[in-house]
Amino acid sequence: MKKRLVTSALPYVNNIPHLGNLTQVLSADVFARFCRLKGYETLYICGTDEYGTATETRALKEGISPRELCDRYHAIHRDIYEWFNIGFDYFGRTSTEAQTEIVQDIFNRMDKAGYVNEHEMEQLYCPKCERFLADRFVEGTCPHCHAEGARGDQCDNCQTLLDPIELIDPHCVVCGTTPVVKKTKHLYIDLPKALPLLESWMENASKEGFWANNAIQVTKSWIRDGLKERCITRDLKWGIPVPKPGYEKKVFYVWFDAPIGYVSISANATKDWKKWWFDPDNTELFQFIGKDNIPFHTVIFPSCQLASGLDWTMLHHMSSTEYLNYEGGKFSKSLGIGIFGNDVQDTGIPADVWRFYMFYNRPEKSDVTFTWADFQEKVNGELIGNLSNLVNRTLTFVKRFYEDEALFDAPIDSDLHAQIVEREKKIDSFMERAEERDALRQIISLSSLGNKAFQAGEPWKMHKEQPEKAMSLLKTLVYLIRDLAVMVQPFMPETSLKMLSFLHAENTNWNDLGNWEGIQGIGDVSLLFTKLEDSLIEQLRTRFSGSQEEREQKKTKELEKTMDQKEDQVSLAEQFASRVVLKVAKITNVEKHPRGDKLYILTLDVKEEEPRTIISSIVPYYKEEELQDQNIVLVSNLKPANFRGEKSYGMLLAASDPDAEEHTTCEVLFAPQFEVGSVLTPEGFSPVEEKLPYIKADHFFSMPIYTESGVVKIDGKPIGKDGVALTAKKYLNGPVG
Ligand SMILES: Nc1ncnc2c1ncn2[C@@H]1O[C@H](COP(=O)(O)OP(=O)(O)OP(=O)(O)O)[C@@H](O)[C@H]1O
Repeated sequence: MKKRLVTSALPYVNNIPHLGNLTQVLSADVFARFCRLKGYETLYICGTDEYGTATETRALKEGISPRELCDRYHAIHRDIYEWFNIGFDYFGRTSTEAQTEIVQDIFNRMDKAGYVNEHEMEQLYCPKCERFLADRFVEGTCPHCHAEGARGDQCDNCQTLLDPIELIDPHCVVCGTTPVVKKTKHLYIDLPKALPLLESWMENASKEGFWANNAIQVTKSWIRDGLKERCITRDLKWGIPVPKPGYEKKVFYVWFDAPIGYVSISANATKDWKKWWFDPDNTELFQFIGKDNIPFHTVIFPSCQLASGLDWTMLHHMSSTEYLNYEGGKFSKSLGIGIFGNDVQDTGIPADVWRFYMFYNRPEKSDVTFTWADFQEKVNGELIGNLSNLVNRTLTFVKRFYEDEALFDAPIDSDLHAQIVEREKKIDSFMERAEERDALRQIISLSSLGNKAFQAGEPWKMHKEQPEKAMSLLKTLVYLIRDLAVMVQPFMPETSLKMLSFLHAENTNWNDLGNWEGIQGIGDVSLLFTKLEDSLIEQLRTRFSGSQEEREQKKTKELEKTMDQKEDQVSLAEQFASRVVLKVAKITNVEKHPRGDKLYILTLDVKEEEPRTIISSIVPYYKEEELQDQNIVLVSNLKPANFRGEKSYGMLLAASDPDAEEHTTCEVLFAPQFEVGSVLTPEGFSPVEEKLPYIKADHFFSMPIYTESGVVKIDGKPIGKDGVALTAKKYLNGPVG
């Protein structure tokens, strides 16, 4: 038996995975669990794909380093997969030393063998940052629809793909400077030269490894259309340095290094990684991805492997799914549409139930849609009404009428046994080909066969009229349940263990299927699942409708309404305490807004999961160094607003001179006396426990705060914490806003 190396698409780090993305990690998990259960030496690796423009620009926006951003999201991914009970042998990441070493080594080999070419091109260059601008580092006006804020690679308004040089009035997103066009060199993989190697490999590999049909079609069409050279260098900082003179300021393009992540993550998982990656005669590589990733796995990465001249373990089986859609539309990370890994955890529905439906509805050969109605129907009908029902009715019946071991001395029903074994073989061959949806549907239909046999055998009558026959049927059904428990193990590991524990049969494996001996009695039996009630499903459907942003807005409106009703009857201080969250924050970064003379972009540490960005119009009053590292007070639930293209998530408190004209004086209320993260309230009020909804700016300003002898107050009550008040130094008696 060859070893099995299993990988699932490396999720891109800077987002929370939705159910569509989860399809991939789950599919590989089911396959790896099956392989281990059947006795194959198996290594399942995955990890976050971390380099590239998207990470670098996002980190820049949030005022943190790409490494910090990746650390945060890597942990989010890890926790979500842990909740789904995904049994990686190792869940790593691509931003490691091993990745740099292996990527550079492969590149050097390809270069030496003549598969890397250099081409000169014109590109935008920022003279202030002294760097060439990668696509997303430049913005301007779209040459097609004339919308402002078009990115170098694409206009989000008209969706046209752009060359950054075409942009009207381009500017560098980092410093706002107008870039100039300059010549630069980039490196390209010579895919046309690797084509003959690829073609002959693909012809065999796709047949021997019974690739999914979409993988064969996409690969063939790439080959048929003729491969083009592909650029593998980018002008970024967050990436793997290109080990070639003249390329010191460039890194590898993320899609060149990402598939090599499978190799380096294995190297971080085990010191024996070469026995997995350089042992093609004894190792089979099974990869699980979504259809959009096919060419990177069947054309570009294999071409690089072949061009490097090493004796690689190459792709054996390609399990490339179609797409999972959501309630008639598409899942979307950028629009926040669908169900995301972190949402799933607080639905109260166990991981195994989700896992069941994800496979029952796996987009194996065509796109499929997640709908709450179908989810409820399949869980209640198939998982509970069929599988759980068979387990429960059979085992409780046996326990009730056959306390001694007599039942297990009875002969099995050989006809039923033969039918079961026949179907188990079919399930095994589906699993061997990673056709998991078909396998699970067959398992469920085998459970149906059991239910029908129970119904037809009428053991409630027969155990008196024909006790031998009843015992034979029940013993057969008990062993069927044991086999079902084994077969559902890759899909629903917790449920499988529970089922096996009913039979005191914990140590079984896939090779025991149909081989019926060893059960001596039945243990305690309990229900496997709880039915999904209409009310719960309706509640979840409403909760997850629209985008994540719309959901947030809806929640806010509802809370605002109840609060407005309450506010009519309470004092100003109480209104303030129940409506406004003031938090002490530390300014960790100060930058001028590239498109606003009076505006700073401030990054704040508020001791929350993520740092906050606020835009503050205090450039005329404070220099950058006067703000850097100061504690300030943030209105932390102020409704986010856009200031010249930058989003502001709150507002800092400042006092001003009551006699001066508006907006001509400003004293930021520094708060060194409080710890960062402290919540300040009017005296006599404790911080509100629950997360308050956003408050609109005009509502906030309708609750007047002021300084009185230097103490900040509302409605006569000092604002502060534990008897320490927030104070002003300059404008001792005046308004605060
Ligand atoms: N709706 C979907 N159904 C099934 N698989 C999907 C779906 N959307 C994405 N995938 C797959 O999920 C895996 C991980 O995706 P990844 O984290 O790279 O992000 P993505 O959703 O493809 O979007 P992007 O690359 O734009 O961030 C990939 O193999 C991708 O093909």
